[in-house]
Amino acid sequence: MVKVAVLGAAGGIGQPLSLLLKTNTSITGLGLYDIVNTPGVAADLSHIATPAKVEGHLQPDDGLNKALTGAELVIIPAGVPRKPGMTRIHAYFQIPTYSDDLFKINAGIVRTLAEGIAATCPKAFVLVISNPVNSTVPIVAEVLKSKGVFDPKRLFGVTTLDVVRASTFVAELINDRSAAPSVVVPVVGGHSGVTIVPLLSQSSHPLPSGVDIDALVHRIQFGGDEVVKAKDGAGSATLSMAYAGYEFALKVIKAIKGEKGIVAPSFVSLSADPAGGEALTKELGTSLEFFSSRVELGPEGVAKIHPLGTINEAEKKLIAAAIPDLQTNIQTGFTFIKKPTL
Ligand SMILES: NC(=O)c1ccc[n+]([C@@H]2O[C@H](COP(=O)([O-])OP(=O)(O)OC[C@H]3O[C@@H](n4cnc5c(N)ncnc54)[C@H](O)[C@@H]3O)[C@@H](O)[C@H]2O)c1
Ligand SMILES: O=C(O)C[C@H](O)C(=O)O
Repeated sequence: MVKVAVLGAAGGIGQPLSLLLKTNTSITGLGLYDIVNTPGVAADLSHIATPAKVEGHLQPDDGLNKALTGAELVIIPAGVPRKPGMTRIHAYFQIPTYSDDLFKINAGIVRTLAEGIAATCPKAFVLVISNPVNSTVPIVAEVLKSKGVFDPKRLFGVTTLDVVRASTFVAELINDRSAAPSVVVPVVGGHSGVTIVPLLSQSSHPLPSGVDIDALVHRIQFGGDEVVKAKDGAGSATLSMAYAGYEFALKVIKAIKGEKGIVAPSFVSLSADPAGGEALTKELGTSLEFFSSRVELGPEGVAKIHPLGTINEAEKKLIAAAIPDLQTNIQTGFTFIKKPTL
């Protein structure tokens, strides 16, 4: 029995993600929550001949609590996507006032949803998609801590889209699109601009000589911009994100059901690691409270956070460039909870 709750289920990501979840026969319940349209989305999905019982709930009438009741996995794609011309920094970080920006909206949404999780399903595995992930994950952590139910092993920032993009772009460059699903490139750091650090030297498929590595790194770091620009005002990545979110959710479900050897990058609290992320911290040369690294998943969630391993000089520079933004983004999340009215 696995019940998955999707919060923001009527949105651009929420709908295709819920569809993919509904196709999975090991999922027995889907609790869909949004402030609009979930009854329609749920009625539509409920006609698909797979086992999951689909419920659609809205905000009034205790909808969040109903969607979350009994959920083992909660996926959060609720929130506002960015618009053309905005970097994630401009969209989400108008420090120090937070005024009229997307950060404040999404931070508030995520805080409310985290309060619901703490009250209704505090032991659920929580997968945060809402941007800016580098700050929304610390926000969820702080809310859960304030309610005394934070288990760092169960909280994940979903950075899988960066990994999916890296696989796709590498497959294109090696001129073998059929290899895309098997190309593995660890992407570490966080989920915005320079905090996205692809470790191409560790690619499962070596790149041909002559490939412009800097251009490839840039494309992976700013892949979201390609979609925002092409959608021209109609939002950001939704379909590829639904695919990526589903891929990560499946890994978590398999791990909690006992499948061994599942490793995937995710933005997690270093305190989730049995050794407190000591090896990773040593490599980074500074202590960060959250970082996306390859995470080994087990029945309780994070079983181990892998260090970066061998990386080249260019990648060391990329890591060094990511650290200041990561520190700021994480602190912004913490500050939002301490001083929400700044
Ligand atoms: N982590 C990633 O890699 C990644 C990738 C793409 C998009 N995103 C982010 O995901 C978020 C959603 O993107 P989208 O394109 O689906 O946006 P969208 O606007 O299409 O959908 C968001 C949904 O959230 C709902 N919502 C708003 N307030 C809510 C609340 N208080 N409770 C529940 N639901 C609420 C809206 O009604 C809407 O249906 C954005 O923040 C976007 O930046 C993250
Ligand atoms: O770029 C965005 O704002 C959405 C998402 O984070 C992405 O990587 O596509």
